[in-house]
Amino acid sequence: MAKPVQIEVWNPNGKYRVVSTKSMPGTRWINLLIEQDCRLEICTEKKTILSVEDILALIGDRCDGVIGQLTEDWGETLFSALSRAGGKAFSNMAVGYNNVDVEAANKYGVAVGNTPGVLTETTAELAASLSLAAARRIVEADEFMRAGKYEGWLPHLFVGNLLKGQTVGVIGAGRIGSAYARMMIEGFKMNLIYYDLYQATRLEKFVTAYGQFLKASGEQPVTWKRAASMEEVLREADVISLHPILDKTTYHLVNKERLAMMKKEAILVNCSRGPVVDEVALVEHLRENPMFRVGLDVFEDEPYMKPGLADMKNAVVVPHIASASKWTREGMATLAALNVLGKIKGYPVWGNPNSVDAFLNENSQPPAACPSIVNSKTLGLPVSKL
Ligand SMILES: NC(=O)C1=CN([C@@H]2O[C@H](COP(=O)(O)OP(=O)(O)OC[C@H]3O[C@@H](n4cnc5c(N)ncnc54)[C@H](O)[C@@H]3O)[C@@H](O)[C@H]2O)C=CC1
Ligand SMILES: O=C(O)C(=O)CO
Repeated sequence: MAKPVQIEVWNPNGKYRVVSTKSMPGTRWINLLIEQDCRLEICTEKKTILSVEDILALIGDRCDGVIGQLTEDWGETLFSALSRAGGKAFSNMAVGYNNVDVEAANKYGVAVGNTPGVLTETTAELAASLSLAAARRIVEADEFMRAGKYEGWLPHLFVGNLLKGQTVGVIGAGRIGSAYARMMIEGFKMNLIYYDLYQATRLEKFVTAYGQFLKASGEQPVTWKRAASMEEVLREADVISLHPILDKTTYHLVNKERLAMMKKEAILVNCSRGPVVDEVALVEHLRENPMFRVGLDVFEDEPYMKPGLADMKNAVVVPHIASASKWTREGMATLAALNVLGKIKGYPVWGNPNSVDAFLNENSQPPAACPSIVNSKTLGLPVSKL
């Protein structure tokens, strides 16, 4: 028997029962749901990560849809319970959905939503911040200052890497990887090498045009190269940022052998998912190569770090905050709520999940569509003609 969990209720007499496993930023998402006849129950339990049992208790006997979090294990148990409770909609408040067993959702006919686009720039900015923090040793220098160790300017004090003219490597040049690449190329005049299963045509065009602009101004043009293998990126780049999805093809993509291929003074940034990097091998590599640096937003055993990582001066670590800007987090909440609402209302699926701005405009009603449903084809859901 599942234990009861604490909730806060909005619009108690609403026709449709929607559960959010967490409180989320902003109020627009709440208003959009209650204006459309939803009774909204927000879990207010203090614990950070809810267990499957907690979520079963939240779903209860009747539930039309759930907004959940990337820390939760959405598999067979939860989708079968949601289906038994009459639910047909679930949305992660995240673009990544490696915590969701989409096949299980398909089996029970549950639509799975995610929140692409609204976090692209925010996440890329954090990857750029980690790249700079690692290159210029900002965290080490900050700790040094606060410890009262600064006695005056010195020629060798916290010497780091100049990015201008170096090569930035991107593995997974999708929405976020491409946005990060543009920031590093335009901001620091870096050359690009990338690896993806697909050609990043728009990114290539951007670098070509920017290179021509620099050349016309009498400056060294930037260049791009699509690598034939990931290893090529690892060997050639000075700063490498990881932005693929996490699936079985990207698990431990960066392992002991591949770390050994990287330049001794390279910088590795991970704002994708922790298991993309073999963190035990990474700690060993950091220990043996003090000039190699990393910037990590995500960890293999989140929220924990592998033993030894916290002691590494050449690692900058932050707690999975890459999408944490106010605009983005409020937008993620809106998209997740609209995915669930849209499915409950029988709306079609938005035609282009890469372009969700229409849902984020606070001054107008959102389109009558689900912004992004990852299993829409399998479930045969209609596509919006708007
Ligand atoms: N740290 C954080 O807070 C955040 C993390 N993320 C993570 O970033 C990921 C990417 O997000 P988006 O850029 O929006 O997704 P996207 O789908 O636009 O980009 C992912 C790219 O990875 C490529 N890819 C897939 N398998 C690959 C492989 N084996 N080798 C090389 N490339 C491969 C895809 O072709 C695609 O271009 C999400 O799935 C999520 O896990 C996203 C947002 C915030
Ligand atoms: O959206 C995601 O995938 C995240 O990791 C949180 O922003």
